[in-house]
Amino acid sequence: MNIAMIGSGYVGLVAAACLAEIGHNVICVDNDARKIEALSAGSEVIHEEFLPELLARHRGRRLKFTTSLHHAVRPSEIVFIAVGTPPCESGEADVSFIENVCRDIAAEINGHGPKTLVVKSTVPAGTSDWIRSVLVRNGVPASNFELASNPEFLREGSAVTDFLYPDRIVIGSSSATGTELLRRAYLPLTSGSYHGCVSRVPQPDDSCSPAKLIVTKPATAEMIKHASNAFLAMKVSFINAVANVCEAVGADVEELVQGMGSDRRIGTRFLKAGIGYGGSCFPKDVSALRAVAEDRGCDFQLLDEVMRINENQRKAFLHRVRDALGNLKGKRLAVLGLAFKGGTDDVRESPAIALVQSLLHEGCTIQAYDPAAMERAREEFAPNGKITFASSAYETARNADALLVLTDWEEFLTLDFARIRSLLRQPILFDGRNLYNPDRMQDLGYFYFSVGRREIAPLQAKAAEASSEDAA
Ligand SMILES: NC(=O)c1ccc[n+]([C@@H]2O[C@H](COP(=O)([O-])OP(=O)(O)OC[C@H]3O[C@@H](n4cnc5c(N)ncnc54)[C@H](O)[C@@H]3O)[C@@H](O)[C@H]2O)c1
Ligand SMILES: O=c1ccn([C@@H]2O[C@H](COP(=O)(O)OP(=O)(O)O[C@H]3O[C@H](CO)[C@@H](O)[C@H](O)[C@H]3O)[C@@H](O)[C@H]2O)c(=O)[nH]1
Repeated sequence: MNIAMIGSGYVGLVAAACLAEIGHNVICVDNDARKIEALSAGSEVIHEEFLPELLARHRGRRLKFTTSLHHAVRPSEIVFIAVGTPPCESGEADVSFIENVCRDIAAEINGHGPKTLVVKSTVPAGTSDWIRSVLVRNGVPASNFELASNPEFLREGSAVTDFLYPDRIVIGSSSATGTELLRRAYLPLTSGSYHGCVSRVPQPDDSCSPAKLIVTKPATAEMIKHASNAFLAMKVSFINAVANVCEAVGADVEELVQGMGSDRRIGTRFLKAGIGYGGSCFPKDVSALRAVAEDRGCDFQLLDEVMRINENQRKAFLHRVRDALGNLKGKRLAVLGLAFKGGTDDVRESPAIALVQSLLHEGCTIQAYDPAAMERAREEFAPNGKITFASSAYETARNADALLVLTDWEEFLTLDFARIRSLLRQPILFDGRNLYNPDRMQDLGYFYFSVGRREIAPLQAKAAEASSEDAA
């Protein structure tokens, strides 16, 4: 099939590369000429596992890049829209990028055969109907196009495998033709016949069965996306609130999750306590759903609480650092991780960036390292010499008063913490992602602070404390 993908960001680019991988001819459009130039030249524009391999395999063959909507839309049967829907100040989703695209598409579709427009961007319920009216207002007869909603559920960091091996594919459409076209487009994934160069990464509780196809009304499809993200964000806030109680009563949140998650109705996934959720999706989608509910007069204060807990989680971590170090002014801190999660270079709404901003504000100097996000992170900070970027995790630790781990990068799991201890001025480790085993950190001589678990002091420090208590 011939497909156009409008918007070549984290979603559009991954979706386009994967659609090419399952056999379609895809033309990717973006109005950012530098991005298109870089993509055409084979440069990496985002950090995402398996994406370079797919791009190298299909670029110039089944996958092409252009800034011209005209060239992409005219030969395509399906036109996906994957532009951003950032939050407005009110919390509502800003759908103006979609409106602009629809106006541009309107100029292209009359007289060039039937087109199916598919909204992949995350949008509030009711947006499909509004898009239809935008197109009609811009001179496209309703009989000239089909419209469908096809929300995307990929996660950054595992976007390619999430796309190729999804749990479900949701199609929201009121037209049989549009539904049938999308059903055919996704057939390799729903039939399990895709056996390309990217293999499935097994997950706990994974049935390994092909993607389930869910066909429904557009408004339901749009709600499925918002409700899924809000539910996942709620799980994260729930476990963070539980973690705080664990600390207060001397329980261990990691062991609790094993106990609680062994109930198959609950499961252990998305119950990792830490410094709160971030990224370009959860924060904006929770507030967008909240705004939809409020607009329709529906009580959904639960979502306010999800957001409040998330905000407080970050503040609580900052308090912990302040309490343990006594005073932050003039402290030199090493920070590992700036991306909003491991596996990506994306720093949008990153809790790590927000924490670093607060620490700088309190008068710390920061030495930071992230395996992929330093270039994007640099743009978030005014160049004032208070933050520097190191070339490795070990370089970050040199002469620092404490080390803070703020992103769950896999490579942070295997660092040599004996070496890091020898580089730090003081062996103090704040683990904002519960990556390490407290007993191991105690053996290595660290003062170790994590989330929802006991605080650890090195064995020698404990022994000294006990003997001074005995002497008293
Ligand atoms: N990032 C994710 O993990 C993820 C996952 C699922 C769904 N989503 C949703 O997908 C949508 C896109 O998210 P993203 O993270 O890919 O955003 P992004 O900002 O990375 O990419 C959007 C792209 O659209 C381009 N664009 C904007 N206006 C355009 C126009 N008129 N013509 C052509 N290109 C245009 C931008 O230049 C940009 O490259 C959002 O609605 C988001 O909520 C994102
Ligand atoms: O147990 C957990 C799981 C996640 N997080 C945090 O939650 C945020 C979001 O993580 P994740 O969901 O893995 O990444 P995203 O790429 O933002 O993906 C979410 O948002 C996308 C955009 O809508 C959806 O497509 C995905 O299904 C949805 O998981 C990150 O800051 C994580 O660190 C936790 O703190 N604890």
